[in-house]
Amino acid sequence: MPSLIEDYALIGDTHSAALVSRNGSIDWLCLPRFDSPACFAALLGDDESGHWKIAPVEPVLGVSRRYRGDTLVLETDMTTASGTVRIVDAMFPRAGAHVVLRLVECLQGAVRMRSETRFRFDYGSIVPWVRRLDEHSVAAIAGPDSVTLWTTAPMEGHDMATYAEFSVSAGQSVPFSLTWRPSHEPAPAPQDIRRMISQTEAWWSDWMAGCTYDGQWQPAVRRSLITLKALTYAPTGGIVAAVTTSLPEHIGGVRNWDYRYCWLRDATITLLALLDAGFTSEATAWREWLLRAVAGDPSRVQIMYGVAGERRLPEYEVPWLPGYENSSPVRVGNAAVDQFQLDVYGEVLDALHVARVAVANRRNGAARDLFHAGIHAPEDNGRDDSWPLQTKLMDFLETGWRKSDEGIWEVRGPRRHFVHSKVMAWVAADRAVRGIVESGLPGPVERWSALRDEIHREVCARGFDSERNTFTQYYGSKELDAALLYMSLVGFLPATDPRVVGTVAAIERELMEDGFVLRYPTAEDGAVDGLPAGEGAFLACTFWLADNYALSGRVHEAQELFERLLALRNDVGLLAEEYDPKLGRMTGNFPQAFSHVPLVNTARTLTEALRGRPRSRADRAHPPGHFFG
Ligand SMILES: OC[C@H]1O[C@H](O[C@H]2O[C@H](CO)[C@@H](O)[C@H](O)[C@H]2O)[C@H](O)[C@@H](O)[C@@H]1O
Repeated sequence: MPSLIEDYALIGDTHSAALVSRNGSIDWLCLPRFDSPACFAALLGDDESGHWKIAPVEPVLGVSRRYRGDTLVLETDMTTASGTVRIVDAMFPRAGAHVVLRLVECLQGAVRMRSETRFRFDYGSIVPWVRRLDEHSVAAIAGPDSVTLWTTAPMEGHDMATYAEFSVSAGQSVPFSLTWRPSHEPAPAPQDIRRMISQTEAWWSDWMAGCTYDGQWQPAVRRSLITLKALTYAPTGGIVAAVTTSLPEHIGGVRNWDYRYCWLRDATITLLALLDAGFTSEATAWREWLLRAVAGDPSRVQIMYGVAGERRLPEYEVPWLPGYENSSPVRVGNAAVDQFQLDVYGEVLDALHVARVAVANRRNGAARDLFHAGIHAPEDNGRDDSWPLQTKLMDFLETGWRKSDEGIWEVRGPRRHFVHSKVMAWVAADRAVRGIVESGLPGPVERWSALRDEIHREVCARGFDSERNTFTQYYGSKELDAALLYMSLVGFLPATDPRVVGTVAAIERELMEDGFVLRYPTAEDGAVDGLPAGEGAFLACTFWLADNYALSGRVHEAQELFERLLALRNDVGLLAEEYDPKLGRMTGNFPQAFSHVPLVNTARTLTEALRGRPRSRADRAHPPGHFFG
């Protein structure tokens, strides 16, 4: 049985990641990339689907765990009647390494330990051939994959698993490593695990030293930033939405999707959060990734790509895995890749606008204080290489904005004229106009200004229900959608505008469950999203509600809601996509960028609100002189 979602911690090497349970079991690991087939998939099945557990042989009386400082090096302390052991878990963040590092240290007394490894390649479907290489290592091989398990403890194989039993007394430690390689390459030489763990720790600490965030809630924000960094794919600059597939949005249900890909929407907001906290090289890398990935016909821009920019991500079901707590199907790939989602144009143009403003502000040193202390801009080569792309996207949008789409929630029902999508089309036009007016870039400013105004007028006329005093999910609908909370954050209307205030009130009335926000009402007939009813509260939407409170002067309520959200984080600061208030459990993929980004943003907005100067995401992206204009 897998653990509760919130009982997992993340380790990663910015190529892939693993989930480690509180009981010392790695139940999810894909090598060598985030989206490679899992070699441990117990998360979506049981131990037979592949796992690697290191734990005391005798009953464990207590567990506590933490990351070492600002790193992704995990320490899990387990206490038994005879002593306390610490298991240190990490992945080595060096290109081409693909190594999981585990060190068992005895803190007190003496403890008998067991390591149990069930190698199962291809999402639990292949039991590989396991052979001993020497006294300290075994290799599991099947098809293209091979992993080598190395330890100083004696190993033996039986019942289709590899075991190592050993005792540790206070002061002693036993190292383990698991290294992936293509099966045609020679096995790796043994390495110094303790040194590699120290190097991993130093690598994360060095990275975090670049953080310029100086607001309140430092520990939560810093942990979220580390988590976001862990979701980046170092070789290309791509950013995955989460490290898992098919953790259910509704326990026992079918809302199970593969998130190990790079959504333009999710990646863009992740980039903004990292950039805002001073991490410019990730911003540069993502910008380059974006330019490569979307190169070609702007009307064929996809809403998501593989981490290296792959365009085909065919979705298929994995029938041999029962799914997390029998939530089936388990899916690999994501059919949303073929959807049309208008909002991504707004997200992309906004992100490129923010990056451009950051460059301009860096050039003008005096602007630093106005923008925010300590921001560093992406590489400043004096040009905006991405402007041609932006103008091409605008060329498409001039007519493309009139199309119905699948929207931010990637509905699998019919296309609609979603209000959030149109708002984001407005964002695209607005940022393009500002590129011309504020940054002096070439373009048809009058035409795009007219387009911007036309979209605004249409949304206010066709997307607003004056009887109920609220914007609606799509043109002509009576339904609500929490994505409408985005309007004030991107500058479409101020949070104090009566229509936004009315929308917030309607969402509070109709979309809140036990103090958290649902993204939209789901229905048994799947009229809008094409899926059976029922899912958890959507954490990002709940953060957006807190932002709206902060921006409209309801600072106390904003803080209260934010604290309620922070309390949902697990013991190591991680959030899934959703939370089921009835079950009191996290649901959906984990850990999720789309939850950690809003955490970082709301902390910033709230810090500024408490200092008497709340700013929306749109307010922050003004060049000097335009700040509060
Ligand atoms: O609810 C149906 C859709 O759910 C997934 O999409 C969600 O996750 C994306 C990645 O975080 C996010 O960008 C999107 O806004 C969310 O709705 C799933 O990936 C889709 O295939 C599915 O249709």
